[in-house]
Amino acid sequence: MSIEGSSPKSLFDKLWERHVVVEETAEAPAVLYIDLHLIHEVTSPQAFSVLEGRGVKVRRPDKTFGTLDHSTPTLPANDRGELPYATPEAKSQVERLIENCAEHGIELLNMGDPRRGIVHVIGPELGLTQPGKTIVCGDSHTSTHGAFGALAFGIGTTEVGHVLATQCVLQRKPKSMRVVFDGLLPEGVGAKDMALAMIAQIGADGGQGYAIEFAGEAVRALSMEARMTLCNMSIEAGARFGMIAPDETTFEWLHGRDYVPKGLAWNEALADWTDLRSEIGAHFDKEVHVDATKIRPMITYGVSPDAAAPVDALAPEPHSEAEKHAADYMKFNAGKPFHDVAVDRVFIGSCTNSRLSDLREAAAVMRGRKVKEGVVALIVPGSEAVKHAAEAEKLHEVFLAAGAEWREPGCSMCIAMNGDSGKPGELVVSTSNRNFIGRQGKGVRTVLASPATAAASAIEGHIADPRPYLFAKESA
Ligand SMILES: CC(C)[C@H](C(=O)O)[C@@H](O)C(=O)O
Ligand code: SF4
Repeated sequence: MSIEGSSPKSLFDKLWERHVVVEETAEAPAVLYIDLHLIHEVTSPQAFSVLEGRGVKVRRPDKTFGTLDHSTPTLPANDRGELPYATPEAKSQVERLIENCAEHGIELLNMGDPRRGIVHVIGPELGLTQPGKTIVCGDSHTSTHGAFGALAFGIGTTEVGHVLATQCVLQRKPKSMRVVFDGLLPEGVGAKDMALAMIAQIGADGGQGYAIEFAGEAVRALSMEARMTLCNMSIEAGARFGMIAPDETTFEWLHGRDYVPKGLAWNEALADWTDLRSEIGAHFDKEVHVDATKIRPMITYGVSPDAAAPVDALAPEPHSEAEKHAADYMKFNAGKPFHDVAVDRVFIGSCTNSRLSDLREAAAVMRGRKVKEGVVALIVPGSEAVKHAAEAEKLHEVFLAAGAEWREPGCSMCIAMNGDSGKPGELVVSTSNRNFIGRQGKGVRTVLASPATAAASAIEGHIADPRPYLFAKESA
């Protein structure tokens, strides 16, 4: 055993140690204390039912925070104020979360609340997400919050119940991996491209069993919103945890947000957060290097996020049975440029890419241009606050003038639980994070891409490289 302080610690070690209530043994996982429990309408109803069945109250309503996102319509209410829920189930999920939060004294961003939005967008936006916190949610993209130097991970519905009842979770410490992006990104390439390039390199299970820390020059240079995009996709490499050490970018972004400490408490928090970084010589079970200077705008061509390639490449020859099956489903012709693939629909949104910077990126491509005839383009801001900020900049006018649809915030076509979906056989270029078969509607073929690539594809009506648009000073 090492004497305390003698061996250099990683960010992950520090976050873990700060929250262990009971150490892990061969027989039992560690008990971790949870600082923030985010809940949404899909994975919480059953957990609340279990609590009710046992007559248990929520242990720390003040550390629990709810929002409505997955099943909520993105079209406005009708004249009678009724929201167009896709199904009775969707409506009932929403109603149950409203009831459960009221019953247990949990703050909820209800429909109509100007702060409501996708759980992984609103946490950071409100400053609930902070460096050094343990954050859980019954949702696999909880790693998004790791962008702030938090220990954030998705849990299952049973665990949601445990956390509601005890404010703790049982967890075995995963192995640690550092993914270092060497050098700086070329112009016109962003965090979504980094994420897809990394997943293509290590595989959709390459991070399984690991907590990833993203590091390197290209990561340091990313904006806070871009860091969230990168950490969001950790789970698509199989890693439940993804994190970035907080720095000036983080602190500046957080300063003044609703739930962030103010005054003297802010100075104290800063002093504490500054220590949250991996020390020189800290041990990682695995280290991966990605050459950031070589990354190009990326798209996926298969039905798993690691089937990703540069947008200006040729569709590859399928080899394994799984690849052949994916190629059949996607109907890409091996050896042909991705540019040849016609697009039916474009979705710009989701907890991966629905923040203001993402919408600005899409607007930069669409400004003064038209969505190709026959293509449906859906633009769904991640939160009411993003929507408001985008409208203040008149981005919605850019989208509407281009012929795109400007919707109400929510998960929308990322998972198609709210009725927003593609039609069988359609090809959708989507800024979301999963291209699984049927995720965006039965028979829908999903191509994952950045907001710029999705916007360029909407304009051209086929998979398109965004760089000519991003580099052009004036629209054509
Ligand atoms: C509905 C929810 C459980 C799910 C998740 O865990 O991630 C969803 O958000 C998704 O993106 O697939
Ligand atoms: S936007 Fe998509 S990935 Fe994110 S929480 Fe919603 S359904 Fe899950």
